[in-house]
Amino acid sequence: MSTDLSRWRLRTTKLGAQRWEYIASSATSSDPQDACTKYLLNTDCPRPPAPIQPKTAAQALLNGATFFTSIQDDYSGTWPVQYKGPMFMTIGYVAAAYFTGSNIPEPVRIELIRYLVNTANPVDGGWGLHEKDKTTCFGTTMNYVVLRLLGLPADHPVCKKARETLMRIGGAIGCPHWGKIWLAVLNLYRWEGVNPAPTELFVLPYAAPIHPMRWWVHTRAIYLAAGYLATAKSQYALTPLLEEIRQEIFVTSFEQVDFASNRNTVCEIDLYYPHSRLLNVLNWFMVKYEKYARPNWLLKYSNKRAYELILKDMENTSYLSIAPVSGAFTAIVLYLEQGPQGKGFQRSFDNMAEELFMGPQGMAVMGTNGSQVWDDAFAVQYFFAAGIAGNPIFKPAITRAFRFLVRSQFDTECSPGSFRDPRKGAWPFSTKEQGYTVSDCTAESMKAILMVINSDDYKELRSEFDPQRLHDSVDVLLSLQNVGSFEYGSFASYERIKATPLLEWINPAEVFGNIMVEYPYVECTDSTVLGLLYFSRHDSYRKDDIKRAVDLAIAYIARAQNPDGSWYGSWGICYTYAGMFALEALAEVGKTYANSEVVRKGCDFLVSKQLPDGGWGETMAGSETHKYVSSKESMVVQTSWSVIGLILAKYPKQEVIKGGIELILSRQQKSGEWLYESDEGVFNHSCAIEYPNYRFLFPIKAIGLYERTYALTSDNE
Ligand SMILES: CC(C)=CCC[C@@H](C)[C@H]1CC[C@@]2(C)C3=C(CC[C@]12C)[C@@]1(C)CC[C@H](O)C(C)(C)[C@@H]1CC3
Repeated sequence: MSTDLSRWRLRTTKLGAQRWEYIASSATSSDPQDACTKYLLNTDCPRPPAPIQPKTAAQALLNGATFFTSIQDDYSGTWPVQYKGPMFMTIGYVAAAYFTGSNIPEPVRIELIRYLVNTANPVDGGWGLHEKDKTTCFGTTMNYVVLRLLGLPADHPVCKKARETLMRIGGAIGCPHWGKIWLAVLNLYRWEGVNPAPTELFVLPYAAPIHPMRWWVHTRAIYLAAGYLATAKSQYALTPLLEEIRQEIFVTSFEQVDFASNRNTVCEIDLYYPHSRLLNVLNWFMVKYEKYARPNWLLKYSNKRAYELILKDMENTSYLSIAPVSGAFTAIVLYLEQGPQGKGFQRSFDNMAEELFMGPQGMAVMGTNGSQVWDDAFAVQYFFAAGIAGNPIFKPAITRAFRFLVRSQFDTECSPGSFRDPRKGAWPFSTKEQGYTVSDCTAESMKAILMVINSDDYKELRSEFDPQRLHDSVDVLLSLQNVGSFEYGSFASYERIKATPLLEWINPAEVFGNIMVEYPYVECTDSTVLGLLYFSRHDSYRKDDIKRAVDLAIAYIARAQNPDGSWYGSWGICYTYAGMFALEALAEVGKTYANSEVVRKGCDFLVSKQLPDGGWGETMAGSETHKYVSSKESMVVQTSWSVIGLILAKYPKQEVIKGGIELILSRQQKSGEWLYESDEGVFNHSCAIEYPNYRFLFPIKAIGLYERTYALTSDNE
């Protein structure tokens, strides 16, 4: 079952929002599919042989860059991609639609099913936490329920196979907290079997060290809306379909399940972050409190407070929410509060369409509403780093990307009382409308814009951006540095660290580690150093503050290095990613292989991992186990990361670097493109996520730097 791929169109806005539309067959000739869409669907993307047969690295670079610019979405100036991997997002969209009686368009329904059918484990028919994961209870239960709600019959072979596996691993009772919440909301589980998520936490004074508004922004947003539902014990009315599903997902009949005594049951395959004793004790008390002591007025009062905070978050994120999990819970809360005609509810549900993305395997709900700003900031910078930004054939694409970044800078503050820090001047990861500052996205965007407006090749664009606007960016970046008692000098992801990591003791999610508070991230720290230093070369604003911040950050980067010379990467897989960023930041302050012990160790570590084929490759197992795990064969993206780090660190042995470059060139297709090889990204140590633009961005930078450093044109065939 599939739709006609030639009828899909990707509609974008100037602010980078992406929506897929299925047009009438009669409209296809007057509204042809563009190259970007064809590439994304892997249909008949025009792949003419590249203009030049690459004999040299310089020519390979031009071919790669030509292909990459040909798949830009010209209208928005972004490179849309199916930012997929996590397998626990689709349940949100489908459950929200079911709960609120909202329509899922037929082509979307078909393609959501097709994606799940295509990603089911070929052996046991289940799904994991992410697309390539082993089968887990969470993944299998959620996606089984999705398929059933989307109309696949229980006796369909895909459902049958998944159900058999689910039974073998103990049934839906082993779902982690979020899974239990989704099931309970759908009336497939009883609330007494779900650990509490009390909204009373949100009425505590902010001074309380465990106040949720001190938590990591994602966990806060998820528990704000999911907490509302858990506190109100909201549940959809039983339907005949739900009655059927109830009987399909447990090893006994639904009536025989002892929910109350299985609150803490988590399938052992799923369990990544077990409860602390403290959390179990707190949960025990909370259950008693909810049952016997919670006054009804307090329940109403704290949920009212939660709703107020949700409304503020909706205002700050143009009704998108920070990411799909919180977005789906939020849409249900808005429906309960406002009813089906509620404008807020309708807007939030409608916006979930921005998270749906088509690809060759079908439609996935992505990790966020895209990676637009992040990818554009890299694209602009790396064309400069590679020395090809001034080439007239690339100028239109770089100009469009620059303009997108200019449009995407925050120019308003969040609604007062939403516990959000100043954001004016900062940039998000995906779109301006999503509204959340990210430290490294701000720094990388700032650097990209400065490169353009300081380039003689782009003189005509100077008037489009007043560099004064970067003063706000610098203010935000400086305010993000952790200078309190936690992790001195480092930068975290969205905010500075606002509460102790001891809060991890009450992490209720079971499948993710390090989600309760912000943590120091070496990559975020590196990017911020790069952005701030680049800025202070062009502008004297807060020069001393920047100098101090950079010194502290550099000291943090050195401290964060492991004894073997590596750095653990939290957002890319894994040590090669963090190594590249750290070495670049250190190089930026003049630390190289020749003069710095830290850099020397960092390089030697990377070099020790080079594979016989000349490149590098790492797998997700490294992110999970915190040990370097090499893939058998090298991969283009990790090879590029290592090569970039080594070149910038001025690693003395050119043959090592040349080996990496040759690997990258050998994987380039005739068209100039590089193909998908493996997951590039990760989050919370356990979930892999794809960054499809990385296989263009980093090779372009690596080859370009190589060319510029060694100034070879014909020697490196
Ligand atoms: C476990 C939870 C809360 C699941 C929801 C998924 C989100 C938390 C993930 C999906 C994409 C994600 C990995 C992302 C990030 C944070 C967590 C996200 C949003 C950030 C912004 C953190 C900072 C990083 O340097 C970088 C910019 C690369 C990433 C981008 C994607």
